[in-house]
Amino acid sequence: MKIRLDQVVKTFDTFRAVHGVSLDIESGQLVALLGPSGSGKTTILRMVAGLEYADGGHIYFGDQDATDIPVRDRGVGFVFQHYALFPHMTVAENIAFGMKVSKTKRSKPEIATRVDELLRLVKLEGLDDRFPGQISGGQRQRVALARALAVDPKVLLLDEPFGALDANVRRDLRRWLREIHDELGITTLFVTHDQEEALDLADRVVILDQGRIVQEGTPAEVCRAPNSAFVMQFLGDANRISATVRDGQAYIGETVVDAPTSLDGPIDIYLRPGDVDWRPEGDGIPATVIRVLDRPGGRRVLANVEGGTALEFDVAPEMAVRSGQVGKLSIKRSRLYPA
Ligand SMILES: Nc1ncnc2c1ncn2[C@@H]1O[C@H](COP(=O)(O)OP(=O)(O)OP(=O)(O)O)[C@@H](O)[C@H]1O
Repeated sequence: MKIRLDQVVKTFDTFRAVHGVSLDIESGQLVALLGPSGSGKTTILRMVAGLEYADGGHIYFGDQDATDIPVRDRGVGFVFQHYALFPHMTVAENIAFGMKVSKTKRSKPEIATRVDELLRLVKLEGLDDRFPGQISGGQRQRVALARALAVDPKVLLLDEPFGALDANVRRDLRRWLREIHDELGITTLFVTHDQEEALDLADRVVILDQGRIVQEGTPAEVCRAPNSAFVMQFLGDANRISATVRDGQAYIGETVVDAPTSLDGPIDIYLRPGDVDWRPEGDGIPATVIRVLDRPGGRRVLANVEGGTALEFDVAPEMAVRSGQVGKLSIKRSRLYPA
């Protein structure tokens, strides 16, 4: 089921939370709404669900204007971070709940068969008699997904479903959700403020700021070509160096580097940790090492460049670097934005 938002607006009292958002979600795609707290992600999701009215614009499910379709007739399944399971129902009863109250009547054996299928799908066979208090947080969210899938939704809406779980469990559930999505192909809208989660999971990422879409594209597109300093910074791991461009050359303190840009005057140079080369001596931007951080994937160095800007960059794990050392940085890749 394709979903289309056309100039959707939402105002709470006098505060406009969503400013004319237009978005196409193709049938079968998994799209992540990504943005900082308060950027309007949940409000957009709630309008798609029918839990909140749009004050302006239209939301289409396929060719049908969904504006006046009530929640229970929209064919959407939800999983929310705090959309708790019913504590006094077993796992199996929780999953069966939606089928029992649905307009589509199913016999008891039909419901039992479907519950078994879903338990297999979410890899929780054998836990059907447990109560939510007797399973882990990650397992509870898998039950919540099974419950959402039980009524064969045309659209799946997930609001920070793994938000309360620890990093390793989140990573596992992310992979698992992607596998389930690939198997079922349900159009899915996923809200998160976690960049890595959005980039790992989604076919397309929609980045929001203050109720507006600021960029959308595949994970590769938004990572390789962030269209603003905001997106560059929000996607994470961005270092910023202030510079001044004159005649195609950037002046960083006393150092001059080539700056192939049409910009002139004060600019910010943005770099990711893999975008610079470090050498103990030679040409380049002088930098003083403040700390060396050893991580499972390699070494990260925190250094100060001229003018006092702190910068983080990666070096090979075997590279000899120590605090206080002065070396030179050369820029391999960067993005330049007006300051
Ligand atoms: N019912 C409401 N009444 C008044 N203001 C609201 C209401 N719901 C949301 N808002 C405001 O609308 C803005 C967008 O909120 P929303 O929950 O959509 O953001 P979000 O991007 O999902 O944030 P978070 O990541 O913190 O959940 C916020 O400034 C919020 O305070």
